[in-house]
Amino acid sequence: MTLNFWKMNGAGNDFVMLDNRDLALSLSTEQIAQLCDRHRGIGADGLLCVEPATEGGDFKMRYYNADGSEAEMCGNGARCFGSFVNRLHDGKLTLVRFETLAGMISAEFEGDQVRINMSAPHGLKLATDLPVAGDVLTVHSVNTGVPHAVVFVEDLDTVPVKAWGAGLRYHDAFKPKGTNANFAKVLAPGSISIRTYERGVEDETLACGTGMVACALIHHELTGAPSPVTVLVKGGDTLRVGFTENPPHEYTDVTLFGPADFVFQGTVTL
Ligand SMILES: N[C@H](CCC[C@H](N)C(=O)O)C(=O)O
Repeated sequence: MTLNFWKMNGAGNDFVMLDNRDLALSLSTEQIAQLCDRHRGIGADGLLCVEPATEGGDFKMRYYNADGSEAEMCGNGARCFGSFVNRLHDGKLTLVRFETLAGMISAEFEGDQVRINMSAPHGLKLATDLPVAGDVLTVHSVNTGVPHAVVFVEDLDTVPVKAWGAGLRYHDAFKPKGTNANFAKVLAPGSISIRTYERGVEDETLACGTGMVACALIHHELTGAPSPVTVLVKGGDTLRVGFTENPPHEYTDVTLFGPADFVFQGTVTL
């Protein structure tokens, strides 16, 4: 089987993009993992497929992590998905709505920047002390399309991201599906920096869109910082998270604004 693909990245979170509007492709978990393998394949944090809509959107977005597991949503991937679909339509789209397992998402375009309207966050829980890798961490959590644990720290450079990240990823508190793990530092009111250990990548990534949203909302919960919150990620990009809180502790109009870059196009034979 020969596949035409694009390689894209959203703030350093990188993806293989496939056009499967004709549903001719049916890749196994192993094949997806092979394509994402950084030594034996193209290399990516995840893979996104464009499929025909079935629930009133313009398209359906399928997202798979590097280990081949399907996830409900991917914030950086959604920006890339929107740009990819726009490229498939010669750049003529101004807004595209797409179905995900987390609900309907929409993308609007401003140059090479994309604004994603996220699904409604749920399951917000603040300040639980949990034993993690021999330490006790104060952990917040929220589902922003996928589950996220958030820990605020004083120094991001010395955080044991792999040890604490894996400890939270598989923690009993987040069973059975597990969680992504984010470590955040307040730079100033309304400005944070984060590092993320991603479920399904099983490692730190250069950025995590749903993680940025989770950290921004919890920063607002803890400090009252108004919308938008800016988020500096490991890869060096700064993105913006917008939201409306109404009623208290419930969020609508949640948006993520940032880059979506095409890197190269290719064919691969499996
Ligand atoms: N690894 C995540 C999905 C991708 C999230 C991340 N890449 C983003 O940009 O939101 C999970 O399995 O929950």
